[in-house]
Amino acid sequence: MSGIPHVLAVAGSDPSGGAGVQADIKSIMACGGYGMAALTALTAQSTQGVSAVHAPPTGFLRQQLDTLASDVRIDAVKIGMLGTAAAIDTVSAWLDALPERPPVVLDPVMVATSGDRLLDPEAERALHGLIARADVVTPNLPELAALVDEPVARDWGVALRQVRGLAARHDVLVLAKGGHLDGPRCPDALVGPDGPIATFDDERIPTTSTHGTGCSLSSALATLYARERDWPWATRLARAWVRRAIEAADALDVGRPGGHGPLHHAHALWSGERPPRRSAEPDAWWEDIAALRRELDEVWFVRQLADGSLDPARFAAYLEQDALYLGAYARLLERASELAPDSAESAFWAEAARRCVTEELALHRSYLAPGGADDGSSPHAAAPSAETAAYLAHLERAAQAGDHAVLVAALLPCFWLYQDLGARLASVSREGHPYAEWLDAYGDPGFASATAEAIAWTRRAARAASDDRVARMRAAFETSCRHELAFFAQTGATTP
Ligand SMILES: Nc1ncnc2c1ncn2[C@@H]1O[C@H](COP(=O)(O)OP(=O)(O)OP(=O)(O)O)[C@@H](O)[C@H]1O
Ligand SMILES: Cc1ncc(CO)c(N)n1
Repeated sequence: MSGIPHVLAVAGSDPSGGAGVQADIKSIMACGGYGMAALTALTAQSTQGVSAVHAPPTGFLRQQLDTLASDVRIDAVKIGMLGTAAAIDTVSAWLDALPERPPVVLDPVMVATSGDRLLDPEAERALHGLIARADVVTPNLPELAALVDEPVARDWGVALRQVRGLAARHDVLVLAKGGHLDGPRCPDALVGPDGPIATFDDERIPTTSTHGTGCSLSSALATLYARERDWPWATRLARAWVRRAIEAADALDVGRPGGHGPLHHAHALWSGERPPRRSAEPDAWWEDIAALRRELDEVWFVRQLADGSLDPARFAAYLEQDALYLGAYARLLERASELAPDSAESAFWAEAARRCVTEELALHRSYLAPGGADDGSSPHAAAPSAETAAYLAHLERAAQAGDHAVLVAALLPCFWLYQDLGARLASVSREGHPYAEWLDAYGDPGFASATAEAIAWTRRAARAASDDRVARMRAAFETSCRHELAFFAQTGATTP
């Protein structure tokens, strides 16, 4: 599918706008899709609860679906409140009659956040027939319990077992949601018949504004799957988007106290972000350079550095080049600080530049001139190698283009690859290790938190960037990663 996905919600109406098709359309739009809705039921509902439900005849539901499908390409379907067994059977029959079935996300709505029932008890059995036609099912814990005919899971381990049973029974993916757990965490897991394929664990957001979280999440998931064609990534993007809509929810101030307010569906859009995209996530760039990271681990220099067998002369040759590199890198961090869009980010890159000189460069000098006075003079006379010069030229070009987003993406691998290496080498025995100080510097929790922050600023820039700009960011990131690899490899290639 190219272009804007057409996403159909088959669900009930919530006039308060927090759940049902109102939430679906808002979520689909915020996630980059064109939203459509066929109504299964009307509710009289507010943030305080549901006072009545009115269902049109199922023949009319079928007519809505047929009329739509005869005209519009449907790239994904989200199914929410169905209300009765007859409506469930109608939707199943319609799906079976389609020449080609689009991806289907089924949110098996049984009970509203307020506790009101939204599905006839006798219809629960009929739901199994529809689950078997879905690609992903997104029950909350009480719905999951009803579907597997067991008590509601009170701990996550039990929930995961129940979910796996449901996934295996119908050969579908099930997204287990921890919204109804007690305690400070809010885990979710995407589980197939063979077990979890993606797990998520975040802090619970302290708010009562959770009306329609399930509707919003499942619509976001359908839309993002239509765009990305990858369930774990679509889930990840949808969750991240929903979480931020929950965080911003209280600002909407909808409804009297004591109820459950809606999420802020437009929050990310109004903050200047584009709809969620895998391509705009630094974690995706990192995932995509997995082969390069494996190659880096195999570099002879890195292996000998890790086990301490590295010839000190070779280490010194590396440090000389790295000291040259870091001097220039610190100036480029300052440039990122100048270009940053606000003072909080500007302060971060300025501090990173300072630490690059006072900590990293100082460490290099202490190795190169042990006991020598640190008078700021360069302890080395080396000229930049071809590898050092090429890496710096790449970074300088990014700086000269004056595009903040591309520059920070280019600067990121120098944090991330070292932090990752440092964290993985943290367990190496330091006893008599000649390079213990070097290993400690990059395994340090302070360096890890600086790296996390550098990733977060880069992510913020990417989420707001156009597709073209994201592509330039990603290319700059990957090129820097290749230069990092060449930089480590250079010392092993020549005799010092
Ligand atoms: N307080 C919270 N903090 C963070 N995440 C939450 C919170 N409440 C719900 N979520 C998340 O929202 C999503 C929906 O989960 P939940 O279990 O609430 O679904 P639901 O009960 O079907 O929703 P609803 O009936 O309100 O539409 C999940 O990703 C869940 O982890
Ligand atoms: C119409 C409708 N669908 C779903 C839910 C579940 O939150 C709700 N409260 N209302």
